Amino acid sequence: MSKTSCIFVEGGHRLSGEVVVSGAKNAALPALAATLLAPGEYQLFNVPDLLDIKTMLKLLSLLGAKWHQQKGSLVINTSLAGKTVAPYEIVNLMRASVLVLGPLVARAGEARVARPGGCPIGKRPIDLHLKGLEAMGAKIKMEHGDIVAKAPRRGLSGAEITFDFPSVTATENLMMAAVLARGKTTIRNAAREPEVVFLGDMLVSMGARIKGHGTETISIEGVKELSPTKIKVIPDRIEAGTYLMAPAVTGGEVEVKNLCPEHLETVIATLKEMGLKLEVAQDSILSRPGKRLKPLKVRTAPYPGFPTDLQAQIMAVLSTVKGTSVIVENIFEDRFHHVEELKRLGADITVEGRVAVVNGVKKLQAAPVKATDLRASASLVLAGLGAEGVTQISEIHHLKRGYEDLCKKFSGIGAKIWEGPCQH
Ligand SMILES: CC(=O)N[C@H]1[C@@H](OP(=O)(O)OP(=O)(O)OC[C@H]2O[C@@H](n3ccc(=O)[nH]c3=O)[C@H](O)[C@@H]2O)O[C@H](CO)[C@@H](O)[C@@H]1O
Ligand SMILES: C=C(OP(=O)(O)O)C(=O)O
Repeated sequence: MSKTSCIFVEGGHRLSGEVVVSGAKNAALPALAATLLAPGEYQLFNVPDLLDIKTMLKLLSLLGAKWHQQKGSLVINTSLAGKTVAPYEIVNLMRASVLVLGPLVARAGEARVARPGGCPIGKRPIDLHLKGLEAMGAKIKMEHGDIVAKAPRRGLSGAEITFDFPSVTATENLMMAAVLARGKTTIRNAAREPEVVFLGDMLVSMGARIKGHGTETISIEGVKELSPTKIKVIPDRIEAGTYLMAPAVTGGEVEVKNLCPEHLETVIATLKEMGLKLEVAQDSILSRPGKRLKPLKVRTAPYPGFPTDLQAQIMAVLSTVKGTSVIVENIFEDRFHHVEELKRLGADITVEGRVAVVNGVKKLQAAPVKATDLRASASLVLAGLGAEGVTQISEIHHLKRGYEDLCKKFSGIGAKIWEGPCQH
């Protein structure tokens, strides 16, 4: 379907059944970038079928890699991936494309990468990525908006790096640069997200010497070369969280399968506090509302805090929970674009700076709304599931960046949701 497709959601249907969570976008993307670190054939399992993955594969192809699907897995061959220019047309589509910078400088000694795009949720500078590479000896300049990076003749060398904020992709980029650098790199105040741990595990399986991924201090002893690997992408904790919240809006009972409960501890605690009954098993969670839902105070924070990538969705849920909820967005300075759209559905929300105050209303009413970014799209779907009438959501290309088969998965548990030509 083209960009003029919309998603339509008819509210008021109870959900019941099972949803299987896909592989994590934010784990699969760095894994794809990491294939540039050593020539050869990689096999990645559980890669979600998403627009962002297609974009990253396009970028890898431009850099000389080849790929094909093989029995549900993705096989990537980087034997001929010798190019080092990542052009604006691709990089501008997605934040994670900046993740080719570290591997290219580490392996090829140079890279020209356009400034990355991604969800419009704040300024999203990349100073931490660049300062870290400079500390490893790279010379960096900006040319016509592109980052041009060059390693010294003898390659990058290990460095002491301390972040003033635990940036996820900066941690990933610098881990990938450091695995082939001479000597030891220490990254302090590193991000601890499960996707960072997954990338660390992948790099270790390629022969990298990394310790401490998943803690605030990551130590990396550079090695001369790495070799390709086979790896299974971890489940998408943000997709899982989105489906776990849905019964709070619709009633009913949904079993969310193929997830990793340890990655969702704060989310589980928050949803339980709101009054969802969650039965947690080894790799699935059964979610249903208790007698009464309660308003919440939610503060987003780096992992293991409440994820910013679920802030919009919990706001949609809280918009019909009786009482006053407060949501504080601590990661991105401009991640409340969904508020105006939720208000179009009748939500009562006021925003001041990084704080949103949500006064729960009895019911939302359907209206045409616009998805402003990826997670905003999911919040509008959740809101639409509880609204009276048929909600039309436009600009759904955002949603396709990060939710595999969303309409099919929600339809499978009883929602009335479909994609079709926009009507307004
Ligand atoms: C592809 C991917 O994995 N995207 C995720 C990643 O984005 P991303 O890695 O872009 O997010 P960061 O963790 O880098 O950003 C966190 C904060 O640090 C700031 N910052 C970041 C880098 C930098 O060099 N300088 C700087 O100031 C950002 O502006 C932001 O305010 O983590 C975010 C926070 O969990 C998630 O919302 C995104 O879904
Ligand atoms: C913000 C997100 O993605 P990106 O970092 O790719 O913009 C997201 O996954 O919610």
